[in-house]
Amino acid sequence: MHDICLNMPPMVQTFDPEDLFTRRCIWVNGPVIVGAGPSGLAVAACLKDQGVPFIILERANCIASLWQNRTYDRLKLHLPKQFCQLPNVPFPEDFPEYPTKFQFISYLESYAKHFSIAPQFNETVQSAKYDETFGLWRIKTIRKIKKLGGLSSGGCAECEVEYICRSLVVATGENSEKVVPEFEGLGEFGGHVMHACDYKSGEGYGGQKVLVVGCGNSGMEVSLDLCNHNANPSLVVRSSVHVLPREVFGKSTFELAVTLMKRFPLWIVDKILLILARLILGNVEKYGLKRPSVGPLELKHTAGKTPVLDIGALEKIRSGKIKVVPGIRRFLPGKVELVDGQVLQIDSVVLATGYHSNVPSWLKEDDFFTNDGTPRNPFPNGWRGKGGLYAVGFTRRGLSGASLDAINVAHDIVKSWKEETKQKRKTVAARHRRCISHF
Ligand SMILES: Cc1cc2nc3c(=O)[nH]c(=O)nc-3n(C[C@H](O)[C@H](O)[C@H](O)COP(=O)(O)OP(=O)(O)OC[C@H]3O[C@@H](n4cnc5c(N)ncnc54)[C@H](O)[C@@H]3O)c2cc1C
Ligand SMILES: NC(=O)C1=CN([C@@H]2O[C@H](COP(=O)(O)OP(=O)(O)OC[C@H]3O[C@@H](n4cnc5c(N)ncnc54)[C@H](OP(=O)(O)O)[C@@H]3O)[C@@H](O)[C@H]2O)C=CC1
Ligand SMILES: O=C(O)C(=O)Cc1c[nH]c2ccccc12
Repeated sequence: MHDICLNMPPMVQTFDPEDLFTRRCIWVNGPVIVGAGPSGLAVAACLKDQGVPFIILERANCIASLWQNRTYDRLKLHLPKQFCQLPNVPFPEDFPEYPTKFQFISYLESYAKHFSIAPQFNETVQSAKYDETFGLWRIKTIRKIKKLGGLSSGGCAECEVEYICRSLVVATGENSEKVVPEFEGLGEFGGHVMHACDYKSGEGYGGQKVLVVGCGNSGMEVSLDLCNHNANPSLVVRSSVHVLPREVFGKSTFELAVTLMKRFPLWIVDKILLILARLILGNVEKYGLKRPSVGPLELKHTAGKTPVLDIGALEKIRSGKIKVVPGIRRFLPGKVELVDGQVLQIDSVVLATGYHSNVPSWLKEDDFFTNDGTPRNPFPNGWRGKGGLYAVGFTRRGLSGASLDAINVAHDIVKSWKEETKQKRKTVAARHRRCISHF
């Protein structure tokens, strides 16, 4: 039998371990937030501020798992810090202009602590469906639990749990799953193959020939890191890419773009960025880095393709330390054949082939989100769906977009929460009056 707990406050923190096995259907007072990355934490903080209860379900065993578990060591924020901080808590003053990933993680840890946000970890949402009859969301998860006997007995058990709530906040991110393309012959290649999300550093790659597939920010920075560890990277550029300097005359290119956007239309800002890039970086096309026909910001906003903000890879490309090569035809044992027919000997492969949203795999809804797992309504209107459904962090505008969403979503939830509780109080008072009149 399912046991339903009514009006439990953020219940998971107060569980008796026995309950993990018995309580399988949980009524949540307030919204369920899926994902404890920056977006989930930001909404949670805004809700805490207003006294609205919630729970966060997170598949990993920590907050900001993308940053903690799936990024390389040399990573720094590539936008200036003022564009990356979450609502209500600025970065510490002594943080540099571009904080390291470790500084960013420590900021997020203190953010969660400051607002007493305690997500329910090791809990993966499998499906979420709106029950029209009752006007409720039913969210099914798989929860990993340490077996009784603790660590000494080793191993984990799993159990299914169902949460029922009035509103659902999707904060699983634009980068929740890695893209791993299929390549002919990769099974027979024989060398080491990994996705960029598992790459930590070039240590141990010294002297190796490494094929880095993909020329987004990940591919560029992994190639640079490999160079710095005396490896020989070849960077696969199968189509086109916008490379911009991270700074223009000492000022952040991103900040400059934001300032220009207040006065000019997007296409003019893109033109200005491209002129500046040409002035500062020269003609990058002669190194095999063909530019897309659409401008850098327009491409980011329409297709989600982020321009590369160069932090040194271009210099290595110019000097020939990073070799730019065209698309892949197939892999052979110890080799790769490229679309232009050349065959390269390689020792290992890093797939810097990007990420995608996983929303379509679990959210049973086809109105608000498209098949690619991003809201159908473009920014700034993609945060609110129907029936208490919300999205945070799908704006194609990085952390600053996530913060804007979080503020909007929390404001909306707080408003309906206050209306609901006022209504409930009235009903309780009316019942109370009726009871008294019976005596
Ligand atoms: C290498 C890299 C560097 C980046 N650098 C920058 C930068 O400098 N500036 C910037 O603005 N943006 C940057 N980004 C973009 C990045 O998406 C944001 O920084 C930020 O992490 C987005 O936060 P989020 O909470 O929306 O998503 P995420 O950080 O991805 O968090 C989503 C969380 O949801 C959890 N989750 C997913 N599916 C489920 C499920 N089914 N059930 C339960 N939990 C689930 C995940 O485990 C994860 O913890 C970078 C991205 C990458 C990959
Ligand atoms: N703070 C920072 O410094 C960093 C930020 N990031 C951010 O993380 C996000 C993800 O970036 P990233 O991981 O670089 O992913 P991207 O999606 O930006 O880039 C993926 C790359 O892989 C290429 N690709 C995909 N499939 C194939 C294939 N079959 N053969 C050859 N090439 C292929 C794509 O080429 P095509 O364009 O032809 O499809 C593209 O160049 C971005 O928003 C980025 O800005 C990432 C790293 C560092
Ligand atoms: O790094 C990312 O993934 C971001 O989304 C940050 C970002 C938002 N808008 C941009 C425009 C140009 C370069 C980076 C970003």
